[in-house]
Amino acid sequence: MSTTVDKIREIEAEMAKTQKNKATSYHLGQLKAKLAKLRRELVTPSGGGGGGAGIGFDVARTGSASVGFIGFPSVGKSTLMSKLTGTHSEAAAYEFTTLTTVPGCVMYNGAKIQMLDLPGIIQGAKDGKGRGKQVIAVAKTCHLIFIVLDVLKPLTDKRIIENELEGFGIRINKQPPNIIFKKKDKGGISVTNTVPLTHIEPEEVKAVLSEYKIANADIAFRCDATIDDLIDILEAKSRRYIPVVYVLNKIDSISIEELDLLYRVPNAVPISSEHMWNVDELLEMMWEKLNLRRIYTKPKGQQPDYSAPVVLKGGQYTVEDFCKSIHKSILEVFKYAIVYGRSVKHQPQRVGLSHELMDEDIVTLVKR
Ligand SMILES: Nc1nc2c(ncn2[C@@H]2O[C@H](COP(=O)(O)OP(=O)(O)OP(=O)(O)O)[C@@H](O)[C@H]2O)c(=O)[nH]1
Ligand SMILES: [K+]
Ligand SMILES: [Mg+2]
Repeated sequence: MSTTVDKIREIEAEMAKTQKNKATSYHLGQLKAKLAKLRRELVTPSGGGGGGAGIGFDVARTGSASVGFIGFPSVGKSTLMSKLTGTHSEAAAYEFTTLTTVPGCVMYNGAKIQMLDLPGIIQGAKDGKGRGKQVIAVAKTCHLIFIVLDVLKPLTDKRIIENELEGFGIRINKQPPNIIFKKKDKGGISVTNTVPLTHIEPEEVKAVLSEYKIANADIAFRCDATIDDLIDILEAKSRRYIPVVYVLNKIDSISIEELDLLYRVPNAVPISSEHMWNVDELLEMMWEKLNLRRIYTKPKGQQPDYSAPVVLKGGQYTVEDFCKSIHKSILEVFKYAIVYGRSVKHQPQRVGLSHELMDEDIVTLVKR
Protein backbone atom coordinates (compact mmCIF):
# COMPACT_ATOMS: atom_id res chain seq x y z
CA MET A 1 0.00 0.00 0.00
CA SER A 2 1.36 3.40 -0.87
CA THR A 3 1.82 5.93 1.91
CA THR A 4 0.53 9.49 1.96
CA VAL A 5 4.00 10.72 1.04
CA ASP A 6 4.04 8.36 -1.98
CA LYS A 7 0.66 9.60 -3.10
CA ILE A 8 1.85 13.21 -2.77
CA ARG A 9 4.92 12.40 -4.89
CA GLU A 10 2.75 10.80 -7.57
CA ILE A 11 0.45 13.80 -7.78
CA GLU A 12 3.35 16.25 -7.82
CA ALA A 13 4.95 14.26 -10.64
CA GLU A 14 1.72 14.23 -12.61
CA MET A 15 1.27 17.98 -12.12
CA ALA A 16 4.81 18.60 -13.32
CA LYS A 17 4.21 16.75 -16.59
CA THR A 18 0.74 18.24 -17.25
CA GLN A 19 0.81 21.34 -19.39
CA LYS A 20 -1.31 24.17 -18.08
CA ASN A 21 -4.00 25.16 -20.59
CA LYS A 22 -7.78 25.38 -20.89
CA ALA A 23 -8.14 21.70 -21.74
CA THR A 24 -6.19 20.55 -18.69
CA SER A 25 -7.54 23.06 -16.18
CA TYR A 26 -10.17 20.70 -14.74
CA HIS A 27 -7.60 17.97 -14.27
CA LEU A 28 -5.05 20.35 -12.68
CA GLY A 29 -7.68 21.77 -10.33
CA GLN A 30 -8.53 18.24 -9.24
CA LEU A 31 -4.86 17.40 -8.63
CA LYS A 32 -4.30 20.57 -6.57
CA ALA A 33 -7.31 19.84 -4.37
CA LYS A 34 -6.19 16.22 -3.90
CA LEU A 35 -2.73 17.42 -2.96
CA ALA A 36 -4.11 19.88 -0.40
CA LYS A 37 -6.15 17.12 1.24
CA LEU A 38 -3.20 14.73 1.38
CA ARG A 39 -0.97 17.44 2.84
CA ARG A 40 -3.51 18.10 5.56
CA GLU A 41 -3.63 14.37 6.33
CA LEU A 42 0.12 14.30 6.57
CA VAL A 43 0.50 17.18 9.02
CA THR A 44 -2.51 16.44 11.23
CA PRO A 45 -1.28 14.46 14.22
CA SER A 46 -2.97 11.05 14.24
CA GLY A 47 -4.32 9.21 17.26
CA GLY A 48 -6.69 11.86 18.67
CA GLY A 49 -5.83 14.69 20.98
CA GLY A 50 -5.05 16.80 17.96
CA GLY A 51 -2.71 19.75 17.68
CA GLY A 52 -0.14 18.47 20.18
CA ALA A 53 3.42 18.76 19.03
CA GLY A 54 4.73 15.92 21.19
CA ILE A 55 6.86 15.37 24.25
CA GLY A 56 9.57 17.98 24.66
CA PHE A 57 8.04 20.17 22.01
CA ASP A 58 4.97 21.55 23.81
CA VAL A 59 6.03 24.09 26.39
CA ALA A 60 3.99 26.30 28.71
CA ARG A 61 3.11 29.54 26.99
CA THR A 62 3.77 32.72 28.91
CA GLY A 63 3.88 36.38 27.93
CA SER A 64 1.78 38.39 25.53
CA ALA A 65 2.98 36.74 22.33
CA SER A 66 5.41 34.08 21.16
CA VAL A 67 8.15 34.04 18.53
CA GLY A 68 9.36 30.71 17.08
CA PHE A 69 12.86 30.23 15.61
CA ILE A 70 12.99 28.17 12.42
CA GLY A 71 16.09 27.41 10.39
CA PHE A 72 18.55 24.83 9.14
CA PRO A 73 20.95 23.33 11.69
CA SER A 74 23.78 25.53 12.98
CA VAL A 75 22.59 28.82 11.52
CA GLY A 76 22.83 30.31 15.03
CA LYS A 77 19.29 30.04 16.44
CA SER A 78 20.39 29.05 19.94
CA THR A 79 23.17 31.63 20.04
CA LEU A 80 20.60 34.30 19.24
CA MET A 81 18.12 32.93 21.78
CA SER A 82 20.69 32.86 24.60
CA LYS A 83 21.92 36.38 23.89
CA LEU A 84 18.44 37.86 23.51
CA THR A 85 16.79 36.29 26.52
CA GLY A 86 19.61 35.44 28.89
CA THR A 87 18.20 31.89 29.01
CA HIS A 88 20.89 29.40 28.13
CA SER A 89 20.22 27.26 25.09
CA GLU A 90 23.11 25.01 24.16
CA ALA A 91 24.97 26.24 21.07
CA ALA A 92 27.76 24.36 19.30
CA ALA A 93 29.48 23.91 15.95
CA TYR A 94 27.78 20.56 15.23
CA GLU A 95 24.33 20.12 13.67
CA PHE A 96 21.23 19.30 15.73
CA THR A 97 22.63 20.62 18.99
CA THR A 98 19.13 21.65 20.02
CA LEU A 99 16.74 18.70 20.33
CA THR A 100 13.59 20.16 21.88
CA THR A 101 11.78 23.47 22.33
CA VAL A 102 13.74 25.80 24.61
CA PRO A 103 11.67 28.73 25.91
CA GLY A 104 12.98 32.09 27.08
CA CYS A 105 11.57 35.59 27.17
CA VAL A 106 12.39 39.23 26.51
CA MET A 107 10.69 42.35 27.83
CA TYR A 108 10.19 44.82 25.00
CA ASN A 109 8.26 48.10 25.23
CA GLY A 110 6.77 46.89 28.48
CA ALA A 111 5.43 43.64 27.00
CA LYS A 112 6.71 40.16 27.77
CA ILE A 113 7.49 38.24 24.58
CA GLN A 114 8.17 34.51 24.71
CA MET A 115 10.95 33.21 22.45
CA LEU A 116 10.97 29.55 21.42
CA ASP A 117 14.30 28.17 20.26
CA LEU A 118 13.67 25.06 18.15
CA PRO A 119 15.71 22.23 16.66
CA GLY A 120 17.04 22.74 13.13
CA ILE A 121 14.93 21.43 10.27
CA ILE A 122 16.01 19.89 7.00
CA GLN A 123 14.51 19.79 3.53
CA GLY A 124 11.61 17.33 3.49
CA ALA A 125 10.64 18.17 7.08
CA LYS A 126 7.00 18.63 6.15
CA ASP A 127 6.95 15.10 4.73
CA GLY A 128 8.17 13.64 8.00
CA LYS A 129 11.95 13.92 7.75
CA GLY A 130 13.71 14.32 11.09
CA ARG A 131 11.73 16.07 13.79
CA GLY A 132 10.54 18.61 11.24
CA LYS A 133 6.85 17.91 11.77
CA GLN A 134 6.98 18.55 15.51
CA VAL A 135 9.17 21.60 15.04
CA ILE A 136 6.95 23.21 12.43
CA ALA A 137 3.86 22.32 14.49
CA VAL A 138 5.23 24.51 17.31
CA ALA A 139 6.03 27.33 14.89
CA LYS A 140 2.47 27.14 13.60
CA THR A 141 1.15 28.15 17.03
CA CYS A 142 3.44 31.21 17.29
CA HIS A 143 2.43 34.82 16.61
CA LEU A 144 5.63 35.49 14.70
CA ILE A 145 8.31 33.30 13.14
CA PHE A 146 11.98 34.22 12.88
CA ILE A 147 13.35 32.34 9.87
CA VAL A 148 17.04 32.29 10.74
CA LEU A 149 19.40 32.04 7.76
CA ASP A 150 23.15 31.85 7.37
CA VAL A 151 24.29 34.88 5.30
CA LEU A 152 26.62 32.69 3.31
CA LYS A 153 23.67 30.98 1.56
CA PRO A 154 20.55 32.88 2.56
CA LEU A 155 18.43 32.86 -0.58
CA THR A 156 18.33 29.18 -1.52
CA ASP A 157 17.77 28.25 2.12
CA LYS A 158 15.03 30.85 2.36
CA ARG A 159 13.10 29.28 -0.50
CA ILE A 160 13.43 25.76 0.89
CA ILE A 161 12.23 26.76 4.34
CA GLU A 162 9.34 28.81 2.99
CA ASN A 163 8.32 25.76 1.01
CA GLU A 164 8.42 23.57 4.12
CA LEU A 165 6.24 25.99 6.08
CA GLU A 166 3.82 26.40 3.15
CA GLY A 167 3.45 22.63 2.95
CA PHE A 168 2.39 22.70 6.59
CA GLY A 169 -0.42 25.18 5.96
CA ILE A 170 1.50 28.23 7.18
CA ARG A 171 1.02 31.34 5.04
CA ILE A 172 3.89 33.78 5.42
CA ASN A 173 3.41 37.57 5.59
CA LYS A 174 0.05 37.18 3.91
CA GLN A 175 -3.58 38.01 4.68
CA PRO A 176 -6.31 35.42 4.10
CA PRO A 177 -7.51 35.73 0.48
CA ASN A 178 -10.57 37.93 0.13
CA ILE A 179 -12.98 35.21 -0.98
CA ILE A 180 -16.36 34.82 0.68
CA PHE A 181 -17.47 31.20 0.80
CA LYS A 182 -20.91 30.17 2.03
CA LYS A 183 -22.06 26.58 2.02
CA LYS A 184 -25.78 26.05 1.41
CA ASP A 185 -28.29 23.17 1.55
CA LYS A 186 -29.54 23.56 -2.03
CA GLY A 187 -29.48 25.85 -5.06
CA GLY A 188 -26.26 24.65 -6.69
CA ILE A 189 -23.05 26.62 -7.07
CA SER A 190 -23.03 30.36 -7.60
CA VAL A 191 -19.75 32.09 -8.38
CA THR A 192 -19.47 35.89 -8.50
CA ASN A 193 -16.49 38.22 -8.73
CA THR A 194 -16.04 41.92 -8.03
CA VAL A 195 -12.67 42.07 -9.85
CA PRO A 196 -11.60 40.33 -13.09
CA LEU A 197 -10.16 36.86 -12.42
CA THR A 198 -6.97 36.54 -14.43
CA HIS A 199 -5.56 33.39 -12.79
CA ILE A 200 -8.56 31.07 -12.53
CA GLU A 201 -10.47 29.05 -15.11
CA PRO A 202 -14.12 28.24 -14.28
CA GLU A 203 -13.27 24.57 -14.92
CA GLU A 204 -10.65 24.64 -12.15
CA VAL A 205 -13.19 25.98 -9.67
CA LYS A 206 -15.61 23.20 -10.67
CA ALA A 207 -12.94 20.54 -10.25
CA VAL A 208 -11.91 21.77 -6.81
CA LEU A 209 -15.49 21.99 -5.53
CA SER A 210 -16.27 18.54 -6.84
CA GLU A 211 -13.13 17.14 -5.18
CA TYR A 212 -14.35 18.65 -1.88
CA LYS A 213 -17.85 17.26 -2.59
CA ILE A 214 -19.40 20.71 -2.45
CA ALA A 215 -22.57 20.85 -4.55
CA ASN A 216 -24.29 23.92 -3.09
CA ALA A 217 -22.47 27.13 -2.22
CA ASP A 218 -22.10 30.85 -2.87
CA ILE A 219 -18.56 31.92 -3.69
CA ALA A 220 -17.70 35.61 -4.08
CA PHE A 221 -14.20 36.45 -5.29
CA ARG A 222 -13.22 39.92 -4.08
CA CYS A 223 -9.61 39.66 -5.21
CA ASP A 224 -7.82 38.35 -8.30
CA ALA A 225 -7.38 34.98 -6.62
CA THR A 226 -5.54 31.85 -7.69
CA ILE A 227 -6.93 28.35 -7.37
CA ASP A 228 -4.56 27.86 -4.41
CA ASP A 229 -6.23 30.82 -2.70
CA LEU A 230 -9.61 29.14 -3.10
CA ILE A 231 -8.20 25.90 -1.67
CA ASP A 232 -6.81 27.90 1.28
CA ILE A 233 -10.34 29.15 1.99
CA LEU A 234 -11.79 25.62 1.81
CA GLU A 235 -8.95 24.41 4.07
CA ALA A 236 -9.28 27.46 6.36
CA LYS A 237 -9.18 25.36 9.53
CA SER A 238 -5.70 24.07 8.81
CA ARG A 239 -4.26 27.38 7.59
CA ARG A 240 -2.40 29.90 9.75
CA TYR A 241 -1.41 33.35 8.52
CA ILE A 242 1.78 34.21 10.40
CA PRO A 243 4.15 37.15 9.98
CA VAL A 244 7.80 36.27 9.38
CA VAL A 245 11.08 38.12 9.88
CA TYR A 246 14.10 36.77 8.01
CA VAL A 247 17.06 36.90 10.37
CA LEU A 248 20.22 36.92 8.25
CA ASN A 249 22.80 35.78 10.77
CA LYS A 250 26.61 35.76 10.87
CA ILE A 251 27.20 39.09 9.06
CA ASP A 252 30.57 39.15 10.83
CA SER A 253 31.70 36.63 8.21
CA ILE A 254 30.95 38.76 5.09
CA SER A 255 32.11 42.02 3.52
CA ILE A 256 30.34 45.39 3.61
CA GLU A 257 29.54 45.05 -0.14
CA GLU A 258 27.83 41.72 0.45
CA LEU A 259 25.96 43.22 3.39
CA ASP A 260 24.59 45.99 1.15
CA LEU A 261 22.99 43.39 -1.11
CA LEU A 262 21.30 41.69 1.84
CA TYR A 263 19.54 44.93 2.71
CA ARG A 264 17.40 44.48 -0.39
CA VAL A 265 15.67 41.38 0.97
CA PRO A 266 12.19 42.42 2.18
CA ASN A 267 11.27 41.69 5.80
CA ALA A 268 14.87 40.80 6.59
CA VAL A 269 17.31 42.02 9.22
CA PRO A 270 21.04 41.22 8.92
CA ILE A 271 22.60 40.53 12.32
CA SER A 272 25.43 38.81 14.10
CA SER A 273 24.11 36.94 17.10
CA GLU A 274 27.63 36.12 18.20
CA HIS A 275 28.53 39.81 18.45
CA MET A 276 24.99 41.16 19.03
CA TRP A 277 25.32 43.40 15.97
CA ASN A 278 22.11 45.07 14.78
CA VAL A 279 19.95 43.22 17.27
CA ASP A 280 18.09 46.47 18.07
CA GLU A 281 16.83 46.61 14.50
CA LEU A 282 15.69 43.00 14.77
CA LEU A 283 13.70 43.71 17.94
CA GLU A 284 12.16 46.79 16.32
CA MET A 285 10.98 44.73 13.37
CA MET A 286 9.72 42.04 15.75
CA TRP A 287 7.63 44.65 17.53
CA GLU A 288 6.27 46.07 14.28
CA LYS A 289 5.32 42.61 12.94
CA LEU A 290 3.67 41.47 16.17
CA ASN A 291 1.43 44.53 15.96
CA LEU A 292 0.67 44.44 19.68
CA ARG A 293 -1.38 47.17 21.31
CA ARG A 294 -0.72 48.00 24.94
CA ILE A 295 -3.79 49.31 26.73
CA TYR A 296 -3.40 50.96 30.14
CA THR A 297 -6.35 50.74 32.50
CA LYS A 298 -7.31 53.77 34.53
CA PRO A 299 -9.69 53.18 37.43
CA LYS A 300 -12.08 56.14 37.75
CA GLY A 301 -10.51 59.02 39.65
CA GLN A 302 -7.08 57.36 39.79
CA GLN A 303 -3.85 57.40 37.80
CA PRO A 304 -3.48 54.93 34.91
CA ASP A 305 -1.64 51.70 35.73
CA TYR A 306 1.41 51.85 33.47
CA SER A 307 3.09 48.84 35.03
CA ALA A 308 0.89 46.09 33.61
CA PRO A 309 -0.77 46.90 30.29
CA VAL A 310 -3.44 44.65 28.81
CA VAL A 311 -1.86 43.56 25.53
CA LEU A 312 -4.16 43.10 22.52
CA LYS A 313 -3.01 41.21 19.40
CA GLY A 314 -3.98 39.41 16.22
CA GLY A 315 -6.39 42.00 14.84
CA GLN A 316 -8.55 41.87 18.00
CA TYR A 317 -8.29 45.48 19.05
CA THR A 318 -11.82 46.64 19.96
CA VAL A 319 -13.07 47.74 23.38
CA GLU A 320 -14.99 44.46 23.39
CA ASP A 321 -11.74 42.51 22.88
CA PHE A 322 -10.19 44.57 25.67
CA CYS A 323 -13.06 43.72 28.08
CA LYS A 324 -12.90 40.02 27.15
CA SER A 325 -9.19 39.83 27.77
CA ILE A 326 -9.75 41.13 31.31
CA HIS A 327 -12.81 38.96 32.05
CA LYS A 328 -15.84 37.76 30.08
CA SER A 329 -18.23 38.90 32.81
CA ILE A 330 -17.28 42.55 32.30
CA LEU A 331 -19.34 42.63 29.12
CA GLU A 332 -22.51 42.03 31.14
CA VAL A 333 -22.06 45.25 33.13
CA PHE A 334 -20.40 47.37 30.43
CA LYS A 335 -22.01 50.78 29.87
CA TYR A 336 -19.32 52.71 27.98
CA ALA A 337 -15.58 53.35 28.02
CA ILE A 338 -13.65 56.60 28.39
CA VAL A 339 -10.55 56.65 26.19
CA TYR A 340 -7.48 58.87 26.02
CA GLY A 341 -4.94 58.32 23.27
CA ARG A 342 -4.39 57.94 19.55
CA SER A 343 -7.64 56.15 18.75
CA VAL A 344 -9.83 59.11 19.69
CA LYS A 345 -10.24 62.65 18.33
CA HIS A 346 -11.27 64.25 21.61
CA GLN A 347 -9.23 63.69 24.79
CA PRO A 348 -10.94 61.95 26.49
CA GLN A 349 -13.78 60.50 24.48
CA ARG A 350 -16.68 58.25 25.36
CA VAL A 351 -16.82 55.11 23.15
CA GLY A 352 -18.78 51.85 22.78
CA LEU A 353 -17.77 48.20 22.43
CA SER A 354 -16.96 48.32 18.72
CA HIS A 355 -14.41 51.15 19.03
CA GLU A 356 -10.92 50.12 17.88
CA LEU A 357 -8.14 50.91 20.36
CA MET A 358 -4.58 51.93 19.44
CA ASP A 359 -1.26 51.15 21.07
CA GLU A 360 -0.85 52.93 24.43
CA ASP A 361 -4.46 54.09 24.76
CA ILE A 362 -5.71 54.68 28.31
CA VAL A 363 -9.13 53.21 29.11
CA THR A 364 -11.61 53.62 31.94
CA LEU A 365 -14.55 51.21 31.91
CA VAL A 366 -17.85 52.56 33.20
CA LYS A 367 -20.35 50.00 34.50
CA ARG A 368 -24.11 50.06 34.33
N1 LIG B 1 30.59 33.76 12.83
C1 LIG B 1 29.47 33.56 13.52
N2 LIG B 1 29.19 32.36 14.03
C2 LIG B 1 28.04 32.21 14.72
C3 LIG B 1 27.12 33.27 14.90
N3 LIG B 1 26.07 32.81 15.61
C4 LIG B 1 26.31 31.52 15.86
N4 LIG B 1 27.51 31.14 15.33
C5 LIG B 1 28.15 29.81 15.42
O1 LIG B 1 27.40 28.88 14.67
C6 LIG B 1 27.43 27.61 15.28
C7 LIG B 1 26.04 27.07 15.52
O2 LIG B 1 25.36 27.89 16.45
P1 LIG B 1 24.05 27.41 17.18
O3 LIG B 1 23.55 28.59 17.96
O4 LIG B 1 24.29 26.14 17.91
O5 LIG B 1 23.12 27.14 15.94
P2 LIG B 1 21.64 26.48 15.92
O6 LIG B 1 20.96 27.10 14.75
O7 LIG B 1 20.99 26.64 17.23
O8 LIG B 1 21.96 24.97 15.63
P3 LIG B 1 21.09 23.63 15.90
O9 LIG B 1 20.50 23.71 17.26
O10 LIG B 1 22.07 22.54 15.76
O11 LIG B 1 20.05 23.61 14.83
C8 LIG B 1 28.22 27.78 16.60
O12 LIG B 1 29.51 27.36 16.38
C9 LIG B 1 28.15 29.27 16.84
O13 LIG B 1 29.25 29.74 17.58
C10 LIG B 1 27.46 34.55 14.34
O14 LIG B 1 26.75 35.55 14.46
N5 LIG B 1 28.64 34.63 13.66
K1 LIG C 1 24.47 23.81 16.27
MG1 LIG D 1 20.19 25.23 18.47
